[in-house]
Amino acid sequence: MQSKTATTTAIPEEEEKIADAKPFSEIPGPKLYPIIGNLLTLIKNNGYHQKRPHLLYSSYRQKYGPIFRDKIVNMKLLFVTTPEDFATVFKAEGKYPDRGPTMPWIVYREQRKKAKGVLIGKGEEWRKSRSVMDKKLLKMKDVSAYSGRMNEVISDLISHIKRKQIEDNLNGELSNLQNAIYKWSFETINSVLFSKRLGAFNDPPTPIAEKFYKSVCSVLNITGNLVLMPPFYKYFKTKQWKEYCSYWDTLFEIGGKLIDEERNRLLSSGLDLSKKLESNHRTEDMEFLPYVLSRGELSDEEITGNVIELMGGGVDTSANTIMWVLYILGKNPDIQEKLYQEVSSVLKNGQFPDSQSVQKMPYLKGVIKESERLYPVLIATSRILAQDVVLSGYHVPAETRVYMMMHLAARDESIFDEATKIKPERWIRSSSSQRKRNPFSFIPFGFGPRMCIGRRIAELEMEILIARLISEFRIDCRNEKEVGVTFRLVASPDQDIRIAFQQRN
Ligand code: HEM
Repeated sequence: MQSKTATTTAIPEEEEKIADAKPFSEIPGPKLYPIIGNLLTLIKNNGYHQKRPHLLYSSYRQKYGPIFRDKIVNMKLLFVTTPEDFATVFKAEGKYPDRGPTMPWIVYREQRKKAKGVLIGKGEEWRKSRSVMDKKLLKMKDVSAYSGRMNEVISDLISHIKRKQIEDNLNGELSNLQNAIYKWSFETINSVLFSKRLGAFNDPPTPIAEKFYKSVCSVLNITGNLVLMPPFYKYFKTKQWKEYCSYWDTLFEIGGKLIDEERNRLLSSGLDLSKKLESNHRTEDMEFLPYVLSRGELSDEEITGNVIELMGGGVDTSANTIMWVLYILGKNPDIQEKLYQEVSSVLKNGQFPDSQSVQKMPYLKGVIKESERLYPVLIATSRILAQDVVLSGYHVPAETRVYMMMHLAARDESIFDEATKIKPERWIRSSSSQRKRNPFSFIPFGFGPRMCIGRRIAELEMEILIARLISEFRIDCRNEKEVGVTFRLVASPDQDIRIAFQQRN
C-alpha cells in the first residue's frame, strides 16, 4: 500500500471525485505499534484472531465504518466492505488484474526456480495461461462433458460412506466425514485434469493417490499458518518451511509424472503434438490435458505449475462448501425436505443428475448459494489498483492492495433481508423473496478476467453431489453446539461437522 498522491493514473470519471475526496492518510483503523503494527492483536490468546480474522474485521467494520486499514509488521492492509467499493476496485484492476502475492507459494517457486501458474502468476505469464485454460474450464459445453466422471467419483464416495458406516458403527455417522469429502473433491478435480481416476477411494487407496492427497492437504494446511504472517521463511529455513517445501516437491514430482504419462499415451496413440491446435478448434470432445498439450503454448514446466495450482485451488474450496451445505441441510429438515422434493421431481427412476438436469433445480442452486453467502470459503479477494480511485470517500492511490471483504457484504442486513437466515428461495427469480440488489454484493468466485477459473467445475460438481446425496440419504446433523468458522487458508468449520446419513429406501 503506497501513499502516492498523483491523480494522473485515475479513470477519467474518478478524477473529479478525487479532488473532493478525503486523503488516504485519514482512513481509520486500529492503533499500530512501531515495527510490529497490529501483530499482537492477531497472535494474542493463542492466535485467536489469526484463526478468526473474519471476527476481527467484522468488529473493525462496526467500529471504523465501511473502509479501514491495518498493518501486520510490514504488511499494509486496506479493507473495503461495500459492493459499490468492490465495483470501483474491479473497474480499476487494469489489463493484468493482480491480487497481490500469495507469499508462501511464491517463495517456494522462486527458491526452487519453478514456473508459476494462473493462481500466482502475473502479467503476460498469467494471461497466457488463462487464455489457454479458460476455454476448457469455463465454457459450459466443455464442463458439461465432465458430468459422467463426476458421477463416477460420487458413486465411489457413496460406497465409501456405506462401508464406513458399518465399520464405524456410529448409528449412521462417519467418524471422519471431512476426510471423505476432501477425497471426493481431490479425486474429482484430478479426474478432470488427468483424464483418469487416481484411486483415492480404493480400499486401500492407491499409493500415488495417498501420497498426492497427503501432500496437497499438508500444503494447504501449512499455507494457512504461513499466509497471515510476514514471510520470515524467505530468510530462515525453519523445520516447518523445509517440511512445507518437501510436500510441494512431491506435488510437482507426481504432477509432472502424470503429465508425462498422458503425453506418452497421446504420442503412442498417434497424436502429433507438434501440430498446434487452433484456438477456435472444437474442444468439447477433448479432455483437459490433451487440449492444453495440443495448444502448444505452454511449456511442460508451465503446464505442471498450472495443474498443481488448479488442484490447490480446487480441493478445500469445494470440500468446505459441501461441508457447510451438509450442515445447513442437517440443521434444517424443512429445507432438506423441499430440496428432496425438487430433486426427486426432476430425477426419475434412479437417473443420475447432469449439467442439464441441475438447471431444473433452482432450489438446489439456492441452497448452495446460501452456503457460499453465509460461509464463504474465501472471506475476501484482493486487487492491486492499477489506477487512483475513491473508495468510501477516501482517495486511494494506484498500487494499493485492497481487500474486498465479501464475507461482510454477504452478511449485511442493508443488502440481504434477514441476512443471517438461510433462505434458498431468495435466489429464485420468481420468488417473492427475490429482491434487486447490487451484483457485487455476492461474488463468491470473484469477478472479471481474474475470477475463479474453476467456477463452472465447482458449481457442477457440487450440484451433482448434493442432488445425489439427498436422493440417497436423509441428512441428520449431530452437532449440539453451533458450528463456527475458523481460518485455515479457507474458512472452515471450527469443530467436526457430524452428519449421520440415513438411507431413504
Ligand atoms: C466452492 C468452490 C470455489 C470457490 C468459492 C472459489 C473461489 C475463488 C475466488 C474467490 C477466487 C479469486 C477470484 C478473484 O480474485 O476475482 C478464486 C480463484 C481461483 N480458483 Fe477458485 N473457487 C472454488 C473452486 C475452485 C476449483 C474447483 C478450482 C480448480 C478447478 C479453482 C481454481 C482457482 C484458481 C486457479 C484461481 C486463480 C485464478 C486466477 O488468478 O486467474 N477454484 N477462486
